[in-house]
Amino acid sequence: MTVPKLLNVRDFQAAAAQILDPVHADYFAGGARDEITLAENETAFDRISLLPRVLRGRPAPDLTVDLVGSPTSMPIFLSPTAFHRLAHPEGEAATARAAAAAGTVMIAAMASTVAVEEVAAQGTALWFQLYLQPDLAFTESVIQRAAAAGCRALVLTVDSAVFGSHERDNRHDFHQLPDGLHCENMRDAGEVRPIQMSPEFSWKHLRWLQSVTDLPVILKGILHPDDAILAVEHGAAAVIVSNHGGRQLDTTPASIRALPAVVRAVGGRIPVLLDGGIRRGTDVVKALALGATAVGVGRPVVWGLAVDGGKGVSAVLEILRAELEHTLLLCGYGSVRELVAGLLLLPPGEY
Ligand SMILES: Cc1cc2nc3c(=O)[nH]c(=O)nc-3n(C[C@H](O)[C@H](O)[C@H](O)COP(=O)(O)O)c2cc1C
Ligand SMILES: CC(C)CC(=O)C(=O)O
Repeated sequence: MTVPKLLNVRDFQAAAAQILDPVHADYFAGGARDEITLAENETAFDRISLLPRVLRGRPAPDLTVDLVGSPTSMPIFLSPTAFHRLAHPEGEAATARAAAAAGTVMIAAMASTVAVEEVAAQGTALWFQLYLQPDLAFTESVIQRAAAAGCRALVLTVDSAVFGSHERDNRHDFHQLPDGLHCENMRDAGEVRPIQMSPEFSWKHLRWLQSVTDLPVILKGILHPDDAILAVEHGAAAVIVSNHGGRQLDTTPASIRALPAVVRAVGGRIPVLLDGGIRRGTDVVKALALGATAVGVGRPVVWGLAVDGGKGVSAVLEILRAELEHTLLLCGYGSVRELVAGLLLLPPGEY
């Protein structure tokens, strides 16, 4: 059998689909309900055109950014995704090694299949993604674990008052990890607690969270500009414009479409990050030109992991870095920090 060359993120997607157990492939690939938002996250980028500048005499582009206090080699971070040991036996430890090698931030999921201490030991800049649990004392103990392990920020996922409905998983009856895999951050006195969601959480719980930690708290899953304003008013260190990769509420707008209104509402007071549908360096440039400081990748990381463990994740990250640099050169920009909306031709009536 000839092994196809893996030239881009889509090649990794196709290769991962061949390697993964089909049930797990569907878990990683799937979205909520009709998967309208899932598809939109990607196609909305394709409807934005780039209007390059020429003869600008720029040096080789500078890709570095300060990501909420963590200096990174490029404006691309690893969004939190659950259950990496379904993709590769080394799971989140391999992912973290790749993030460290790339010089960027990994957001470890609360639902990791490797404990946060072991993930942190791989030497990457690490943030911890949190689902508030109704048992606040237990939530506090998880935060303390993450902080003690060296996590530099908490990423509170706020788009999940209940679990999203993933019909692919329902068809397969996939509701439990296989034997031997556990959410290692949910261990409590020898038991592994199930992750719970609750519609009862409110802004007052953000205040509570800030009262029990000194770590910056970043809100992930903001789409409405009014919520972005509330986030600033409640002392969030940053917001991540995200629809959870189309896995929570279906028919929400593509993340990139929600971005400009959030950027306007925030008005430069805190960084605005984005994830959802980033598959090419051109997508990164479009998000930054619309005001994002950096973007996260979810599924592409899992595809790299499935294909070749940490090396596969490294390959995906380096492909995106190279595409980003190439795009900046062709657009006439010398730094990711100088990108402006004038570089874009937006589809009429959409933004
Ligand atoms: C398989 C999978 C698991 C995920 N698990 C989490 C999670 O545990 N916590 C969370 O906040 N977001 C989770 N997400 C959402 C991602 O953080 C991110 O928002 C999304 O994947 C970005 O879209 P992309 O996959 O198109 O890059 C998950 C996404 C996927 C695909
Ligand atoms: C454990 C789950 C809640 C992980 C998740 O957020 C997802 O699969 O989208």
